[in-house]
Amino acid sequence: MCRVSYSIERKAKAIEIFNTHHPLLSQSLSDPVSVAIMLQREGVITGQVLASVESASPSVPNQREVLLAAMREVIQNKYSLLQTFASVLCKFTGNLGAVIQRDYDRYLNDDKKLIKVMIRDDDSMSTDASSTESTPPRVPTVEIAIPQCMSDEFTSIQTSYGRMLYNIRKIIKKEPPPLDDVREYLCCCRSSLEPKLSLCSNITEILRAVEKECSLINVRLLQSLVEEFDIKEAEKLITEYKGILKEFCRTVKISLCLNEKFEALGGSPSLQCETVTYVFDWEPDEHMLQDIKQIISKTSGKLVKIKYIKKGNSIIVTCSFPHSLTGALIMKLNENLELLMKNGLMKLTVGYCTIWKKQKVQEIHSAFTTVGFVFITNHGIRRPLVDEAFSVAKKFFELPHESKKKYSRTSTSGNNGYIEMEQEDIDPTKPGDLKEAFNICSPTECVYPDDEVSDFKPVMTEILGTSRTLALKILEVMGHALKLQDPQFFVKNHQNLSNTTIPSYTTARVLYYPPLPSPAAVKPGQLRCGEHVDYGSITLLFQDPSGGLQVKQSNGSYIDVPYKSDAVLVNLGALMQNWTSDTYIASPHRVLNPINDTLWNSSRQSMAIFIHPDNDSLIECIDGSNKYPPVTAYEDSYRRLFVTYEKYDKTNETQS
Ligand SMILES: O=C(O)CCC(=O)C(=O)O
Ligand SMILES: [Fe+2]
Repeated sequence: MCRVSYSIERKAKAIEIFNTHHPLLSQSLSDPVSVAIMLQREGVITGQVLASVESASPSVPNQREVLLAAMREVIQNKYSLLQTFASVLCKFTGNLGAVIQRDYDRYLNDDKKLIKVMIRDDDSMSTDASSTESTPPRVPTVEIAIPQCMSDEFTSIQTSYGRMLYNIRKIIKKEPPPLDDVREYLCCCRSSLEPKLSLCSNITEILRAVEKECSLINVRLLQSLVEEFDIKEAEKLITEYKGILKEFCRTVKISLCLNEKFEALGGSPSLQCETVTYVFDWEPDEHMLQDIKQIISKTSGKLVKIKYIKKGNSIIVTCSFPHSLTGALIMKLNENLELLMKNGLMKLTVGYCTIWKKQKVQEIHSAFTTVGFVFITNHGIRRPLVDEAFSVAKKFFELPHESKKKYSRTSTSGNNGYIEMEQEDIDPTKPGDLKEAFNICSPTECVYPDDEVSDFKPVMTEILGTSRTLALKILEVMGHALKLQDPQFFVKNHQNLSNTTIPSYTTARVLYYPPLPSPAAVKPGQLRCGEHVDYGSITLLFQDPSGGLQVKQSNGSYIDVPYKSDAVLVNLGALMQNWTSDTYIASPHRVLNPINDTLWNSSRQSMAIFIHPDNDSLIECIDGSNKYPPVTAYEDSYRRLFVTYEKYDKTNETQS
């Protein structure tokens, strides 16, 4: 048959299936908006169609009709999307989706890709990838859903797999356990199978559903079934197969597995929301299939199944998991992120969300050598924690002036405490900044406002802890990026980040820029935060969406720094610029007063974590030059801070 008419026929069949189920869909499709949202995320319908479904509200029947009309058009263009539609429906209305899926499998699932497994009377096997017509009539052929293979290694494991499935079917069919018991057991093991199983009317159909849940390298469900129903002969076959499989995984290099399908063919393609993708920085010739199996099973809590492995710039492992386990899977992966990272993880996505992505060393290097500022995403600091920090800080800053003054930073408080409005000359050429701040430099010496804001200390302690961990990672990346002989050089000079008893100027600072009554209240040249460079090695900066931060470029002009809720802004301090002999740049920056009327009367918040080396670290130019004379980190920071607070410390001393 020519390809065109073949495809027309299949389209017609898909529409026929869709039409058959249309009456029921238009009566009982529940929650059409949620279905449409998922279809849009899966790339089946456009945002425009989604909007038209949503705006057909409030009437659910109208929403259904708009969605179904759009789906008919989609299927007319690409019939295979009927299958995706069915899979999405399964997440909302199990049976409707399962019935469409069954019809799709029956009439449209392309089993031409299957290899046939021939069973001779003596049960010895051979495989034949060509059509059955060439098979001599006396040799019985059984169709077992195993994928077509390319390499010899895969032919052999697939044949063993097919043989095991075939023989287990034979054994179970001879003396099938009660159908209802099997069904109930399987539903308990895998609730997502319930709609499919309810459509199975005999043991053969149930076994097919179980086989679809298995793959060349994962026969867990079948094994638990035969163990539960104590089918000894079948258990023996599975044990035998697992022995062969173990040896196979131990010896086969990943390079031989690329693009092979591990899952039994005939299963519907997983939706994106049920797909997890791992990208590893591995050479396919240097790792075995076993390495992938082990790391994935260990870090996912056995919740995922490997579908296929591909090679891009790195190794990409695509796995599937039941949508209902998304939350559990994300938690498990987060728990094991460190282990994955140690094993060369470059990127990890679950469904529509990126759990982690290694920002390229080169990207960070080029930002630090040019603008000195870089946004880092997937940094491991939860945004809700940042928001909590902003919220406790705001509670503090909104206290009456007299309460806040009890916690003032003084020349003897070790850079801890409250700094009031106009009491910091960060740009000594301009009037004091229109901001308030609270510094925590030494967590043990700092006096916290426990009586007024009880959660201030715990929240700030937590965020300082996670920031230290992130800072250590950035310092390590910088060591690599600068190609230092010892890439851990900066990390080793920042032991205060892992051991808080080691003295340093590392400081967590919450900043509050109060509402400003009117432009008239501001002195000439006075800003929320005057132009300055930070002092230490690196700063992690978190902002709210108010805006106002600007960075000065090398040509003297300023650029606005946008707000990115999921990113940490990292910039370099003067000490780091000197340390790297100006390879890395500490750019001047400032915070402008509100630029439009609506913002003029509102506050702004930010939080800066200033990272400093250990006090006794000797800062000498890393290129061996004497561009900046050696100085201890303590001396360097002390001098800079002295200038900033000199005037106010003096006034306060004379007042007291
Ligand atoms: O508030 C901001 O966004 C910037 C604050 C800042 O640069 C600083 O405190 O060093
Ligand atoms: Fe700054």
